[in-house]
Amino acid sequence: MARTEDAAAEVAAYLRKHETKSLLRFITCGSVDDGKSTLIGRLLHDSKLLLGDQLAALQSDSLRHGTQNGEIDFALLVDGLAAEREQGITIDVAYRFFGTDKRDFIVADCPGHEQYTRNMATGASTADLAVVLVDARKGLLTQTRRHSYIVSLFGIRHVVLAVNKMDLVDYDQAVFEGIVAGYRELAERLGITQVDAIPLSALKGDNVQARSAAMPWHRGATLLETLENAQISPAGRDLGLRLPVQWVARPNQDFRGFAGTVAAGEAVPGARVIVLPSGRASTIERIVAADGDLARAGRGRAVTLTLADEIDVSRGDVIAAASDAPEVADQFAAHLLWMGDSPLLPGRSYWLKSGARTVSAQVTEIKHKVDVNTQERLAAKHLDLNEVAYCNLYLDQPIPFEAYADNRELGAFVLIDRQTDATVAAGTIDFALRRAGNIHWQHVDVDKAARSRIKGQHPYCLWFTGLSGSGKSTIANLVEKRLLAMGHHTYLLDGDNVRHGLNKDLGFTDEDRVENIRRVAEVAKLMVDAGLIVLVSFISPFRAERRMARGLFGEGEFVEVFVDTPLAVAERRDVKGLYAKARAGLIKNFTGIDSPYEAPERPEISLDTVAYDAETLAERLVERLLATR
Ligand SMILES: Nc1ncnc2c1ncn2[C@@H]1O[C@H](COP(=O)(O)OS(=O)(=O)O)[C@@H](OP(=O)(O)O)[C@H]1O
Ligand SMILES: Nc1ncnc2c1ncn2[C@@H]1O[C@H](COP(=O)(O)OP(=O)(O)O)[C@@H](O)[C@H]1O
Repeated sequence: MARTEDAAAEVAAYLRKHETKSLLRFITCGSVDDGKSTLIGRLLHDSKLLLGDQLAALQSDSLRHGTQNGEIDFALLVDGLAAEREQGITIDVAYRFFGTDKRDFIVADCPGHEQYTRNMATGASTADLAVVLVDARKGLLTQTRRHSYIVSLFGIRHVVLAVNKMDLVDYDQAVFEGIVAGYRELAERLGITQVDAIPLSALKGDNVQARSAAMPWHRGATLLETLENAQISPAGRDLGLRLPVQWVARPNQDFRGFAGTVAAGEAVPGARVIVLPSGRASTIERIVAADGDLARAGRGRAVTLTLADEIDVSRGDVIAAASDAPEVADQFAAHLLWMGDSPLLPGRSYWLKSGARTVSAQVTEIKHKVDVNTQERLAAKHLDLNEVAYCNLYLDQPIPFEAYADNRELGAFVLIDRQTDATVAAGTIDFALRRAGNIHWQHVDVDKAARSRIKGQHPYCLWFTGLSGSGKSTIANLVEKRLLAMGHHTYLLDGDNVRHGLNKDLGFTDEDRVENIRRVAEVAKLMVDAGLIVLVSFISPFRAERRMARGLFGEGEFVEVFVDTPLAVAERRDVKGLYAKARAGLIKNFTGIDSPYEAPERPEISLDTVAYDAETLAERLVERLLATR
């Protein structure tokens, strides 16, 4: 532990000393066993910044565990650091720091396994270039193509193609040239404008820092020279100030400051700013930093601003130059990298996090997905793990944004699963869809309250969910009859019926069911707005969509009724003979058989159809409804 803390202090001291040097951020990507750990270890070693005691430890470890006959095993260095993280030590080993006399480097090391695509997206979004590692014996692999695609998706235009393990192909120039030719073709299709190809052996040290005597035919630079001389990508278009507010600092009554890191442009006291999305204007009063007030603060600087006016600013807002502010919109075209274990389903609601702001979002349309091997555009109804696509997104409220090409901070977002809280996608905004600004709510004079009053009732939605044959339709039908007999105005929306009309274009795949429920929920909402008591009787197998439906209604207006019938019972009833067909394989995606049913966790009402008959359940349900409203 002490060793790591010393090391951290040493790194920090080094970085302070070298503050004047330029800093290149890059990522390394490659498949498992391409030799990435060895290469990074070698870079750290050859750049002489490997901290003294780590080197000693490495030497003795290599003798004990190394696979390299007593030579230093650089893979042990990187893997050793990873082991330290597992022990809960705080150094962020995903990012490594090293430097030469010319330049400092931060390398994001992205593991090659597919499940680490998530880390890659994060690493790529802040990198100036990517080192793509290829094993000379294997050539370009699917992983190489996938990683290169992600690299280009996250705006990297400069790739260093490191063809490793040249020692294992007898330093053969033809092997190298063949791989490079293939890669250049790929790069061109991906819009990667610069490719520097280097034949090397990370293990032997050929062309990493020292030129290789074994490959005199390579006239280009070594890897380290290439990294030292690479141009650092500009921050995109020249932009005015953007400060995404991370938190509002209120230490006492007299001070209210807005803290965050300058994402673009420059903050200067006296400058006119507007706060987005509200659009309220003010002037920067002070720039407060840890070591006193600043006269200006540029990109990357963490500061706290105070404004001249008492205006509303919250976490997630963006303080921007009044003369050049980002747009605000709620519909976007964006590239998406899906990282969820369960598929992306259009219409399903996810959290979208952009900077410090979190809003609710749906993918309204997958325009196309991309085959990462061929760059071919394919039609898609859903996205599986690691697929990439171009999509339209709809947010429940407008956010300030910028095209990713112009500003990585305000153009990037992630999607988060609302149930599991897992990050399921990384995205980059392309542009706003104008439709958002063009559709306005039509103001109407007759409203829900007026419509309900004339019907003498409080409208609401009774949402029945359960397996096919559980008894939804039977019970909903009995309940509607009772309510009608009591003088209520009702309407029953039944899955079987709605699927003959409004939803006749939909089948039973997961994505079609999501759309089925989205539409019926919207219809139910309109009917409640019309003042009706609406009974919805759909299997509605997914929690996410039932939650979405609930979100459309006001407090107390959504009553979830779980028609709780075990599969075995529903199957025994088999009113329509569908279970028999499903078991015989004649119907695909049948709920409970080969398509999931996610039972409600906290329904307002649960009906046990095994213990009670339909009449009893309907009667009790109506009693409950009358008692609670
Ligand atoms: N594959 C498959 N899975 C489930 N159900 C199937 C399927 N194919 C046809 N059916 C019939 O369609 C009715 C269910 O439609 P829903 O609109 O309620 O389904 S869902 O909410 O979209 O899941 C359902 O009606 P109920 O039995 O009234 O529930 C079935 O009769
Ligand atoms: N306790 C009960 N509640 C509801 N239905 C029941 C019950 N016991 C038996 N059934 C029978 O089960 C079948 C349920 O079918 P249905 O109402 O169409 O289900 P769903 O709409 O959920 O597919 C009907 O034939 C109904 O008579």
